[in-house]
Amino acid sequence: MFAAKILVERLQDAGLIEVPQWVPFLAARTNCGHVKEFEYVIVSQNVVTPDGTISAAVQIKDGRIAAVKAINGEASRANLTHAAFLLTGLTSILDYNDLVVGPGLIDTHVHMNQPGRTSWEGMETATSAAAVGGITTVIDMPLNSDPTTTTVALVEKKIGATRGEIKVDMGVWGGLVPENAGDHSMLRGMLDAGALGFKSFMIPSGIDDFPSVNETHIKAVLPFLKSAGVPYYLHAELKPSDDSPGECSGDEADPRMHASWLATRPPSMENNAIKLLIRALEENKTEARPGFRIHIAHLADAGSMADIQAAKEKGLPISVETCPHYLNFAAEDVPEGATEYKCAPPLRPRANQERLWEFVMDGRIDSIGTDHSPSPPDMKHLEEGDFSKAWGGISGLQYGLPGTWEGLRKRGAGPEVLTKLWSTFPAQLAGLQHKKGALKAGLDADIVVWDPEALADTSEEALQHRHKLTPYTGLPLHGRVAATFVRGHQVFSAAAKKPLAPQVCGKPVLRHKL
Ligand SMILES: NC(=O)N[C@H]1NC(=O)NC1=O
Ligand SMILES: [Zn+2]
Ligand SMILES: [Zn+2]
Repeated sequence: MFAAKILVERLQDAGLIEVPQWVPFLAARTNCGHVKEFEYVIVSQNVVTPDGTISAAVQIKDGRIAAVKAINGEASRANLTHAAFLLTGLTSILDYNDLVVGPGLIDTHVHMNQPGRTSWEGMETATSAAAVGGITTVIDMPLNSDPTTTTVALVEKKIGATRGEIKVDMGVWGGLVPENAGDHSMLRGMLDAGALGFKSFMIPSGIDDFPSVNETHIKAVLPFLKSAGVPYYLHAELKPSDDSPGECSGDEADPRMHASWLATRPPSMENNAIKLLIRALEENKTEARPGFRIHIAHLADAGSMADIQAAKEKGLPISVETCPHYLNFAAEDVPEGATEYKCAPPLRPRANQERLWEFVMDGRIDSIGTDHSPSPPDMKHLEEGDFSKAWGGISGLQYGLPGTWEGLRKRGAGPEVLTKLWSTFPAQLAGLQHKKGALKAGLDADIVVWDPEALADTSEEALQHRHKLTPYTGLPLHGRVAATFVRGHQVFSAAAKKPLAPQVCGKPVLRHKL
């Protein structure tokens, strides 16, 4: 074993291998994932800490970050392994040289489709994609599973379904629908069962078992949510009137053109919904416990940012998410019949996209989530290429990091910006900030190691989603994940023979256990 260590060091010194060196020592117990030690160190010149990106040794013990120790001085920077040993006294050291070491990503917007629709996706395939993509926690949306997550028993069922399935940690949002909106003891029970907060739709969701709420429901439930101190996530689109289709009618428009789909979901539908939510917040005078906020899901319309910003400036508890697909794909570029690009709200024109990027760069957009919403390929009706019939949802979970970094890098941002959008804020949103979302002592050792200068593998072969149909295939996106750690378990290592660890190392993240 010692000889192997020397050999690895020699090869590295000679510049023959770039892989991080793993110094193996026998351990009494074995850890889940590739790394068997319970106490070890990750070292790099680019560790993203709450105080900036520095050369540091991250000491990990029993799944938590025991310490983050800065490495100062040229000499120690040249030999990180040695510096890490001097700082920690530990010999189990993963030296990642100049790769970025940051907190794992928290994707608060994932449709896992389990239980009940595992032919669409499923916890095992989704969390495998997350692990490969550097996402260490996923939070499941309450719809697209069958049953939907709208009662105490169904929250318990969802959490029960994670057993033996999840490769990264997973939380659940409870579904807030007309049936339970007035039943505060049910909502309270769902939180006590582990839900991290609630999600509603303001427009038909595409899933009949998950009806949308109206203004009356929203106003009635706000006092409860405020007193509970939990977030309220909303799909914010409003139909112009109750009898309008809100979906592509396909009458005169050519259903093979994305423009036809786009025309049925104008920006005003987002803006009207956002205005309604702001009004509801303004009118409600109940004191809010920390943790409450309205979080606008997947903002596509940059024009709505003025209202959101004004509401924030008034001190209203509101925040906003966008998705990598709105940042990477513009309506004009969607090929005819390419329904893998269909989502709601729809991809909007390029000029709008550039404005969304401005808001990402200046911090007005608080978080990014994938809104991974896959379906079986036949539901995309690709042969006909019919946007009116196709399932609305983009499959992109595995590409959250490169799908964000590519644009950040082009605009001169550093990895700290990615961390804020994908780890710091999402942890706060879900109430996980004392457990996850930063590299600091005491928090879970949820870590992603990635190469900002290398292209991610966007080939179908590397894709872990159940179905391979995604608009990201073959896209040149920088940000290649080298390793992913969930509570200290190395669930993915690009340098390993089988990069994705076969073990199931994830755990449910429950509100009462935070
Ligand atoms: N039901 C569902 O997943 N809907 C999602 N898909 C999409 O494109 N937007 C959504 O809200
Ligand atoms: Zn939505
Ligand atoms: Zn969604």
